[in-house]
Amino acid sequence: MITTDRMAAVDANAAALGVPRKQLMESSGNAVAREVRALADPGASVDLLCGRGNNGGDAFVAARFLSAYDVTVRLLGRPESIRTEIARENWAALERAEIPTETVADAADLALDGPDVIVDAMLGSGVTGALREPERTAARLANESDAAVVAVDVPSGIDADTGEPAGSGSGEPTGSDAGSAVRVEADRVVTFHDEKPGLAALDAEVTVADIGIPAAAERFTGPGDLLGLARDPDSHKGENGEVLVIGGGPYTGAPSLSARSALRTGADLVRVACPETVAGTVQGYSADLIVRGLPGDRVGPAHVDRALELAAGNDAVVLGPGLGDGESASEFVREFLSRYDGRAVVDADALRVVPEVDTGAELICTPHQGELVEMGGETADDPDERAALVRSFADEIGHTLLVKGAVDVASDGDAVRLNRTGNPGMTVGGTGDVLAGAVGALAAVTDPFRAAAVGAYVNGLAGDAAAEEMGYGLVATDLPDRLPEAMRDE
Ligand SMILES: NC(=O)C1=CN([C@@H]2O[C@H](COP(=O)(O)OP(=O)(O)OC[C@H]3O[C@@H](n4cnc5c(N)ncnc54)[C@H](O)[C@@H]3O)[C@@H](O)[C@H]2O)[C@H](O)CC1
Ligand SMILES: [K+]
Repeated sequence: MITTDRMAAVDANAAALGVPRKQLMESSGNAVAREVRALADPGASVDLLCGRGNNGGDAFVAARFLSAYDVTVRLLGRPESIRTEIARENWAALERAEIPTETVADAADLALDGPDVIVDAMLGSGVTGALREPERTAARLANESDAAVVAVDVPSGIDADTGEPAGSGSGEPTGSDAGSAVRVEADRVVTFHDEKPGLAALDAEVTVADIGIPAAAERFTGPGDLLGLARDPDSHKGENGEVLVIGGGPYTGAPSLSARSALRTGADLVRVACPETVAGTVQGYSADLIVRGLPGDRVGPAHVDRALELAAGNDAVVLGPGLGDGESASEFVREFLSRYDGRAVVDADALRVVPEVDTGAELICTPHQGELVEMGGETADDPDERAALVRSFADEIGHTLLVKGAVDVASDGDAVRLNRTGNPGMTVGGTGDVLAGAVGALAAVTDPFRAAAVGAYVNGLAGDAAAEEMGYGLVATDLPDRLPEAMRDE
């Protein structure tokens, strides 16, 4: 089962692995043609109703695989309105191959001459809102015809994630008479790569076609995992996340690295709660940080109320960098987590307490393999075995785990995602603090599992960029300023 958002990410990851979208379109179109051949004998008439996006593009390809049939490709719009290069190229190939095509500018011009099969390739995952003209009239004509209707990817007008008519639920009028949202009632659906959540509810026969997307496109993080995280152009200060780092004491660099990394990953405001004896040093690292001193030279149980008060004003907490492993720090972590119910990244010395604390918080624990074992988890050399062990331990503790290594493993106890970015130069001290800050900024704007996977991905990219310039002599402070480039999703 895959959602449309995740499908778009996997599609982009496939392209990054070297399987371009045009190749996927070719496979999709071929799968649609196979379905038509299973439905109708050679010589049957096939009308392909095509939209201006890649859903239509799939049918332009399918028409090429149906040379034994009497096909007519009907584009609902002008050829120059075809949205993507790969669809335009496939349309041009039809015209050069003299495969019968027709362009329909106005719904009134659309007349189906009783085809045996209709291929519904008007809209797929790109539908937004209730069907507009000419798709609306075309859908009605398809539903009124006696033809067998084969929908490409998802029946036009249906939201693939919900199975509901697109646009319903948004409160907008869905049809001339209320509630009569127009959508294609397909006999068959050929969907790509994996089942879509909304298709099971339809009374159509669904075929899931493998279109050659490698499993690695889902298993490993890639550029597609960044899609949709880009900043909303008209957002205001604070809407892109506010993060509180709780750390420092024996160390001052760690909380500063985490805080700077959170800012560079996109957080609008980052505060650092640290012992007041080191507050000046932490503030000295960067004017961009808002430092809140806690009395004394170590974070301890006496600071829990203040820390909870500060945490309440933030979207995510990063707990642990530079706290030290003293008893007072452990007492603080135990007490804080037992009362905190927000979202927190737990790293370094704070990790060992997690399995013994009953917390209402959503945690993202970022141990390396040694810390994982200290927490009670297990590790293995074989990547698949290691992934399975991380997944079951995440399920056992009820939190998201990001286990760092040459290949990082992220899991929320259900899904697992591996990250291959990064390099051995990143074994230098402090890169874990940078990672914790990046995950904290992401946890402020997306779900914990995605924050963990994407955090590992961009931290590794930043480390690779640093190694590009300075080899394995890179240091942790080289990473934060390379995170913005790593976060760009184009
Ligand atoms: N993701 C993959 O791995 C693959 C996907 N393929 C196919 O691509 C479509 C999605 O294509 P996309 O271009 O994103 O959008 P659509 O073609 O579905 O539709 C966009 C198109 O439709 C117009 N439009 C949007 N909403 C409406 C509406 N309510 N009424 C009328 N018109 C509407 C919009 O203006 C655009 O022109 C996916 O479903 C697959 O079929 C790949 O080819 C295979 C791999
Ligand atoms: K469709």
